[in-house]
Amino acid sequence: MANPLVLATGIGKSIKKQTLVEPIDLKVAAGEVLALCGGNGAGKSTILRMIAGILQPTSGEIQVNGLTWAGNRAQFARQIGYMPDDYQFTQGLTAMEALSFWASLRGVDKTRVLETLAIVGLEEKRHAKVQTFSKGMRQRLLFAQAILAKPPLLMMDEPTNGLDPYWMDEFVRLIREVKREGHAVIFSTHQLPVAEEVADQVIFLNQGKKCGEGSVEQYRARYGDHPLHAAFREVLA
Ligand SMILES: Nc1ncnc2c1ncn2[C@@H]1O[C@H](COP(=O)(O)OP(=O)(O)OP(=O)(O)O)[C@@H](O)[C@H]1O
Repeated sequence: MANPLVLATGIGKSIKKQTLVEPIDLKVAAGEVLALCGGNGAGKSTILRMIAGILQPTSGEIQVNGLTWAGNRAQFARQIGYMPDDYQFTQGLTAMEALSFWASLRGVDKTRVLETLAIVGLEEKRHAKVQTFSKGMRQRLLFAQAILAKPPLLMMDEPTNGLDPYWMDEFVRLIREVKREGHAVIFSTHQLPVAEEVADQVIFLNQGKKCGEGSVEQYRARYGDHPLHAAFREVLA
């Protein structure tokens, strides 16, 4: 990969004497999708948070578009749209107010706010309070927040959690569109068929260690049908 958009070298995280993630290398090019898979507590969210600049690694270095978090935090943050897995919305805000708040932080105009709400099918619900939303609707709003400023790198923690089959398909379609537009995507998922549909690279993690890596085609050549499910069973056995 000549000039990867994301270049993480030896990033690891320990808290006190506990190793959450052992040093790991990652490279993702523009227009490429990386899926992080693995069981509960494998280290997926920790890796996403480190790359997003939310959690400081205890080892290694991360560059996104040639920038480092330490070098220029504001510019670094502008490269990334991040969808967390556990966001608590402010009580009382409508979808429009929540998204407008994020838009103001990122210098995004109202037209784009409305466009993004339409992309995630929440345009008609824009004046409804987020606290009345279902899990899937909140996920869609968080997805809207992440793509709002069209960042070069889209990072998502379990983005399809709670989505119904229609929105699961839409998610796949939207990621393919984001990819076609030349953005890079990193996401974690337990939904292996989703990773199979959209990912170029899939990394399996177990107890903070990389234990499998390759393209979906490589997994398919090795495992046949439902390759990621088969790989999951093997690498985590
Ligand atoms: N703030 C923290 N302090 C101590 N340990 C933590 C902290 N956050 C996460 N961990 C531990 O780090 C490990 C990796 O957690 P992480 O949330 O990254 O896993 P994950 O792969 O995203 O899991 P899941 O699929 O369950 O969401 C786990 O053992 C977890 O208990």
